[in-house]
Amino acid sequence: MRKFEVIKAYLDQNIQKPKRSSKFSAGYDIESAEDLSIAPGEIKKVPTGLKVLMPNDEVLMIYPRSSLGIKKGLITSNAVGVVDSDYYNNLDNEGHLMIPLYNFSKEVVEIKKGERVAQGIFQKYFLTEDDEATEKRLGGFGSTGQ
Ligand SMILES: O=c1ccn([C@H]2C[C@H](O)[C@@H](COP(=O)(O)OP(=O)(O)OP(=O)(O)O)O2)c(=O)[nH]1
Repeated sequence: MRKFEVIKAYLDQNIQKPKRSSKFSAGYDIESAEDLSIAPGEIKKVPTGLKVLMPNDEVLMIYPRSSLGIKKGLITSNAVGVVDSDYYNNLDNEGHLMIPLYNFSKEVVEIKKGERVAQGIFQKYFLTEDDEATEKRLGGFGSTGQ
């Protein structure tokens, strides 16, 4: 099972599920769920209104779209986002996917609801032979406001 779902608070907000732009595109383009502006030098977490369900041996990597840095003067402030399968439905924020963007330009940059800001790529990951992790995730990145 692998799918994007709209989180409860955004169910009536006409959120579009991420789509790939062509048959062999690797990335699912992810849209902003809100209009917002980012001041020069500011970092803002862009809400997506989405959560992602995937098998436990997979991870969703979130990369910037190429146009973000070239046309808009924005980069993902964490470089690449790592979305763990146990982030889904966490008790803090339901697994809300957030895209942290940094405005490295000298002007205020506007993001419109529905604008594609990043792309998510599903991957498998591997464990070391002596791995003993058993903790349960409670929340994580994006769980505290903007
Ligand atoms: O761009 C991102 C990166 C992460 N996350 C969510 C999903 C991920 O599962 C969670 C925790 O991310 P990460 O493990 O990178 O953060 P951390 O700072 O290491 O916190 P933790 O101790 O919760 O692992 O935050 C996002 O929504 N967007």
